[in-house]
Formats: sequence, structure tokens, C-alpha cells
Amino acid sequence: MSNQRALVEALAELDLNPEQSIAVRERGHCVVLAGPGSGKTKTLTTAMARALVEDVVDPRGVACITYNNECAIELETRLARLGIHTSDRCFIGTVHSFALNQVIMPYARCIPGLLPPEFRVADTAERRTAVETAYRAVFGDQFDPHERWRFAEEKRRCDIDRTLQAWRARNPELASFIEAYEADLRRRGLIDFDDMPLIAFRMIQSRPWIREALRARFPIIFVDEYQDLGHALHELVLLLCFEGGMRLFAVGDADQSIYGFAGANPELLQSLLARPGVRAVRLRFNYRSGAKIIRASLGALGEERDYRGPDGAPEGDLAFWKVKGGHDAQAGAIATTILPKLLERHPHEEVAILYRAAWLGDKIAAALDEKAIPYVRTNGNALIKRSSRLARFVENCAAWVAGGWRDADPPYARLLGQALALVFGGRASDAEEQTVSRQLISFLHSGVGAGESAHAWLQRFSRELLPPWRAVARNPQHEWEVLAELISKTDPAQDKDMPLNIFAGRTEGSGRVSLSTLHSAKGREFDAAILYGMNADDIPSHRDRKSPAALREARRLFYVGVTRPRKELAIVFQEGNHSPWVAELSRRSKGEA
Ligand SMILES: Nc1ncnc2c1ncn2[C@@H]1O[C@H](COP(=O)(O)OP(=O)(O)OP(=O)(O)O)[C@@H](O)[C@H]1O
Repeated sequence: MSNQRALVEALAELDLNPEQSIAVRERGHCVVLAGPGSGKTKTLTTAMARALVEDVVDPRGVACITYNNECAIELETRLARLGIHTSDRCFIGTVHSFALNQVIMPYARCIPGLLPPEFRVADTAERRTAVETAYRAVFGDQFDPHERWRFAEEKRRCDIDRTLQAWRARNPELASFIEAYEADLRRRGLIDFDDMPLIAFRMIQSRPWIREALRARFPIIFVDEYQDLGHALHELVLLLCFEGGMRLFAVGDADQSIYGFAGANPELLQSLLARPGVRAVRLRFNYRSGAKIIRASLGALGEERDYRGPDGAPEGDLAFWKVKGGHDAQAGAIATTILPKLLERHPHEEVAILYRAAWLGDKIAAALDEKAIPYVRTNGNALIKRSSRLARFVENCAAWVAGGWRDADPPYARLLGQALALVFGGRASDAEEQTVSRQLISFLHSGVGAGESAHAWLQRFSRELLPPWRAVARNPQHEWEVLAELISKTDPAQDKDMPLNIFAGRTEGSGRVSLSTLHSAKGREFDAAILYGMNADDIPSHRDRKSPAALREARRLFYVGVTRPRKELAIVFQEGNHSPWVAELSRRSKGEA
């Protein structure tokens, strides 16, 4: 299944680095720890391709788990270059989708009473109702149930193993609150997002045969961005790999752990190293960034690390832009001066503007609109959400219709694979695959050369494909409402419609500058990056200063931003009001302590 030539080339490139070479050929548990740009993801994808060719015999395969859909899509793209696509032999997805599609959907019905038949995933309103009902049953007072639920949620994400005494001993009221919440969801035939890895964990823990069945299918499990994955994934890994015989290949960087609010804990990655039989591999080179940017990044992190560029690597460039005025003035300066200068040296798609929150993205988007500079947004306010699998599928279909069919970009097989995953979650029968393929190809063909606008095409998509797919869907984690959102975001009455070829390639499209939150920029790289709004009260913010853990996480987020560019980093802030971390970065980049 893999592209042998691409694999041989990738292996040859990694052979020039002894640590990467050891990691990709390791046949026991392997944990790769390294800084930004050190080639962790490259090592992981190459190791996966090698394992599929040399270690794992068809029909057995491998599973590759990562933090969120964005990271999963990034991995899929990189693996596609090595000829590897999602298939029965190869799972690529989030820990939630692994839990749901590889454990719960195939095996839950073998455990009587575990889940209601025909269960589905609760929406926000249903979750809120369950919190309120459970709160009344357990506490019965007049305080805010949702306020209390935040603490319960934290316990739920950290205390994974409920067979341990600690589950009830540590904060018994919260344990009762959680149990009442889950019982209320089940009564209504529902599970929630956090339930997925928890239920999978319990199934694997209590039924060794499920562990065996998983090991038979996936003798090796790959985990990218381990530092962001939290306790549920960690406990699953311990069960599957250290008790269940699967082989583990994990990569991560504790310095880039930025999802503490969602339960991530950078210490879990470190704790793997103490396990017997684990080979730890540390990578030292930063292949991405110029030497000046690497030095500056250590100032951004505020800690010593032994990272450097390979011999002969370029210096890179660093610029500080102080602007008189707040966010609007800084956005204006970027659109009129800073960005145009960078665009003289780099193509649009190689420049990113990074900021902390989506509302800052609105400001920068408005400033770029005024100057007619084309951009793509990769945060929550984007037209096509990078994190939505359905939105990305619709975008890929549009690219195929708009001319991609000529050179198979994206290839039809990939579109069909995505459609099957959206409709059925896991496996589909031959008959199901044929039906979906017939419907998809007939819809795609009817769009070729039809000259429809994005809005009209999306409406037809919704009318022609959605009803038959919804009727047979088995994927309880559906997101069909995303299509209605896309239709309203291209409303011609509000002057938002566009030709289909402009709509296509909206996420990774060429000729457009990327606008992204720092969180969404994780794992990505550009020739040049502008960090917008690096002001004293924005990073760290008042909220970050409330706890040492939050302050450390905000600093790691700053570090993630600083380490995205290859050649040029521009830092923009209000004159006389820069972040203290910008000052430290500046000192460090000049070689001062
Ligand atoms: N041995 C190598 N020789 C040359 N280039 C390499 C090598 N390994 C990785 N690279 C390049 O370095 C860049 C960073 O690689 P990659 O994205 O895999 O790093 P990473 O460690 O996952 O980064 P981050 O943690 O910042 O996301 C890529 O452009 C990749 O192609």
C-alpha cells in the first residue's frame, strides 16, 4: 500500500541523522522526545510507513492517534505523500475516534447493558440538561450546576480508573455528580465526547479478549503530540501496550504542551521513559528555523535546551515592530507595512499571521480586506473549519469538481474514503461502499463544467447527498449541521458567495496568507510568521497570571508561535507595552543572558 520509492527516499534522508535513523528502525517500544522542528512528525510518519512494509503483514495494520482533527488531517496529508491512506489496515485519527470507531462501535454490543442500543453523541443542550438534572439529584441546592461541573469535568478527565479506591475517596460528591450525569445521558440514549475514551478504557480493562482483538488488528500503535493527549489516552496506552502486547511508538515535546485546559499533562510523556523496555530517542537538531530564530525561541521558552540548527543552516531574520496604538493600529500596520514587506520575499501561502484569540483574527481579516490581500483563516471563525472533517471533505469535493479530476488532486479514492468514514465511522460493507461511491461520483460529475457558484453547489450537495447518507449513517459522531453553516456563510444576499474554484482549497489554498490562532498553528511551518498582539496584557493575560500552571502554559503557547517560521519572524506589539517575554526573547537573540 505504501509508495516504496518515497519510503526509500525518506529513510535515506533520515539516515543522515543517527537518532532519527535508530528511531525509524526500532522494533520495540520507542519514545521520541524533541523540540520544535526537529523532525518528530517526519520520523513518526516514516516509521509508520516502514512498519507497514516490513513489520506488519496484511491484513494486520497500524493505528495512528493524535490530539485533534486538525493534527489528524495534517498527519493524513503527510502520510499520503508516502502512499499511505486511511483504510481497514490503517487507522489515522483522534483518540476519541479511535475509542468510538475501533473499540465501542465494534465491541460494545457484546457487553450486555453497557450502552443503550442505537446510542448517539449528545449535543450541547442535551449535555447541559444532564448536568442540571444530575446536580439537582446530588446536591439539590440553588448554586450554579455548570460552575460545579467544571470541577467534575476535571476529575472525570484525570481519574480514569474507577476500579481504584481513589475514584470515590477523592472528592466523593463530585464522583456522585459525574455518575448521575452519565446515568442521565444513558437514560436518554446518549454518550458525550469525554465518555468515548473512558468507555473504551473500561471495555479494554474488563475484557482481555477486546485487548487481544485490538492487538490482532493493530500490533503497533503510533501516537503523535503525546504531550497533549491527557490521562484517558495515557491509560489506554498503558493497558494496550504495557499489558496488552501492542508496540508503542510515541513522539512529543513537553515544552509544546498547550492543552492543559482540556486535561493534557506534559508529565505523562515523561513518565513513559520509566517503563521497562522503552527506548528513548532525543533529537537535537532544529531543521526548520534559522539560528537566530532558534536562539530567540529559547528566550521565548525561558529555559535552557540543547537545540541547534544543522551545520551550514541559514541565520534567519528577526524583527520587532512597535506600533503606536492598540490592536486596531497593530492590525493596520501589519496590513499596510509589515506584511507587504514580507510578501516581497515570500509567496503568500508561506506567510502566516498568528494571534492568541479568534476575535483578533477578525481584526486582522478586516485590515487585510481593506487592502485586498487574500488570506485563509484556520480558526473557529474561518469559512471552512480546519478541524471539521465534513467541511474539509466538502472542500476537497469542490477542488475535484473545479478541475482536480484532471490530475486526480485530490484522488477520487481519497474522497470516497473520507465519505465512508463520515457516513459509517468504521467499516462499510462492499454493498454500502458501492452505493456511496455511486451517489458521490454522480454528484461530482454533475458539477464538472456546470459553472455553479459555491452557494448553489453547496445547496445541491445538501439536497442530493445528505438525505441518503443521513438515512444510512452509522457514525454516532456526526456533524451534518456544518453543511448548513457553509451554505449560510456563502449567502449571496449578504454578498458572500464566490466561484466554486475560489471556495475550493480554502484551507491550504495557494496564493493566500494564513491567519491562525497560536493553538491552531501547532505542528505547522511557514517561511515567515508575524506574531500579532504581543502586548503586556495579552500574553500573558490577566487570566494566565492567576496560577503558575496557567502562566507556564501561556509561555509554552508563545514558544509554539515563535518556533513556526523557517526564515523570518516579525513580532508586533504596542509601543511601551510589550509582553515581558518579548523583552527576554530579544535579549536572548542578541546573545545576552
Ligand atoms: N533529517 C532531516 N533532514 C532534513 N530535514 C528534516 C529532517 N527531519 C525533519 N526535517 C524537516 O524539518 C522540518 C520539521 O519537521 P517536523 O515537522 O517533522 O518537525 P516536528 O518535530 O514535528 O516539529 P513541531 O514539533 O514544531 O511540529 C520539516 O520541514 C522536515 O521536512
